[in-house]
Amino acid sequence: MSLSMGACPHAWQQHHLHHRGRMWAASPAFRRQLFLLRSLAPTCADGGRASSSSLRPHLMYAAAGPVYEADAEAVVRRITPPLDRARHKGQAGKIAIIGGCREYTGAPYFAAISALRVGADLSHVFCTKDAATVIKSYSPELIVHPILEESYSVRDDERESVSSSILAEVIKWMERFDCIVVGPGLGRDSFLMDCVGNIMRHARQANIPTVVDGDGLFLITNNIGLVEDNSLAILTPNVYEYKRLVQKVLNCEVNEENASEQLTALCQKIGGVTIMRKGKADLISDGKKVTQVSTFGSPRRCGGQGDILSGSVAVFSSWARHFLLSNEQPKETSVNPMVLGCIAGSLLLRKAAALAFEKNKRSTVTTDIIEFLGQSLEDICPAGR
Ligand SMILES: NC(=O)C1=CN([C@@H]2O[C@H](COP(=O)(O)OP(=O)(O)OC[C@H]3O[C@@H](n4cnc5c(N)ncnc54)[C@H](OP(=O)(O)O)[C@@H]3O)[C@@H](O)[C@H]2O)[C@@H](O)CC1
Ligand SMILES: Nc1ncnc2c1ncn2[C@@H]1O[C@H](COP(=O)(O)OP(=O)(O)OP(=O)(O)O)[C@@H](O)[C@H]1O
Ligand SMILES: [Mg+2]
Repeated sequence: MSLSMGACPHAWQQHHLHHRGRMWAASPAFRRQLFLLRSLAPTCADGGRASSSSLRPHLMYAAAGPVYEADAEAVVRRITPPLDRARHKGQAGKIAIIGGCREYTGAPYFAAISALRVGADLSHVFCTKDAATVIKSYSPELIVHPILEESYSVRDDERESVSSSILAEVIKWMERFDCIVVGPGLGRDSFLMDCVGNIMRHARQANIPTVVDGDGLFLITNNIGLVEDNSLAILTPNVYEYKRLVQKVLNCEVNEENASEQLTALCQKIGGVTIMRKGKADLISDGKKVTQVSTFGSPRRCGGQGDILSGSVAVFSSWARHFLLSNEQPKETSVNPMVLGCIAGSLLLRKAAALAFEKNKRSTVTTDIIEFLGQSLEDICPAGR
């Protein structure tokens, strides 16, 4: 299902938005709630929790540029579609993960199952043949396409034809997706990277929003043209991935004291993309302003939490896009659905991580966090509302 501007293809949009959205769009609270941001005073950059001197470096960098704390719960409430009996399968979202190779099968699984647990109807994984059986065995819920190939399995003289048939296979499905996530557990094989670059180019031509994470960020850091000027691209770098992006695009080192200006400059230099810089607080920008989500999650830093985030952001940004396309926005507001998706994904992951840690303490792993995605969303936005 692809989106056409002005069309309202979803039953949930019609019910939800026509009954509530129109009044809402006209109300003075619209700007307050859709901007959903409040300016942070330098002394409360972490939501007022910082009192110890060990937190001062964070306060300093937040103080160096304007950073807005998102009213993330309000964002989640607004963009999450109500459950409606009139809806049919697919209307709450169809997501695809491009990732999964010999080494990494967990990452694409975490991203794909998180998309389902947040509320998408269908979640696909496009991975290598080696990874496919393993990923299928984790969950019968996922639709797994064993189509990608790594260099070791392709002869030199076959490369062109294999590359074309991989692209043709993905193209068959592409138009149906509301969002794709490129990179969780993709690996860095050169042939695979070339094929995925072609898939990204096609997604862009088809106007499919694209979250770029993990090894997808390795790919685009070396081929920045793949996301340049693409307002439907979201990059979700962790600390190392961000460092590599800054070095490559801005030709300098990460500067913590100037974090918000540097993030803004990075978005502007790439042009139009939304970046969520993950860390103690998630900093989100589309080059216009910088928003943060600093709700405390968990002190456990087990691998895979970024994968939950990328799958969740894919769903929320699709929901935000549908929501905004179906609402008349006052001219003076320009809300970026990609930014709203990042804000919502960040909050949900952090809330789920907090609940999982409360239960499992030091033994908390990513699977435990995924189990709490549902409760976290229910706490903010009850299914029966
Ligand atoms: N269960 C699974 O299947 C999972 C699979 N995953 C998948 O793995 C793939 C790679 O993702 P990634 O996040 O591990 O890769 P990347 O950011 O390169 O860091 C790798 C390590 O290198 C190091 N390091 C790197 N740069 C550094 C620097 N400048 N300065 C210092 N150290 C630096 C650092 O380790 P350290 O040196 O601290 O031991 C860092 O931890 C990707 O496809 C992803 O999706 C994950 O999602 C997790 C769950
Ligand atoms: N120091 C921290 N304190 C609190 N939360 C953090 C911290 N570092 C990261 N996070 C949160 O954990 C989530 C995942 O970020 P992380 O940096 O672990 O991603 P990642 O390295 O890509 O993960 P993955 O292992 O899935 O690849 C983000 O929501 C981020 O905000
Ligand atoms: Mg990652």
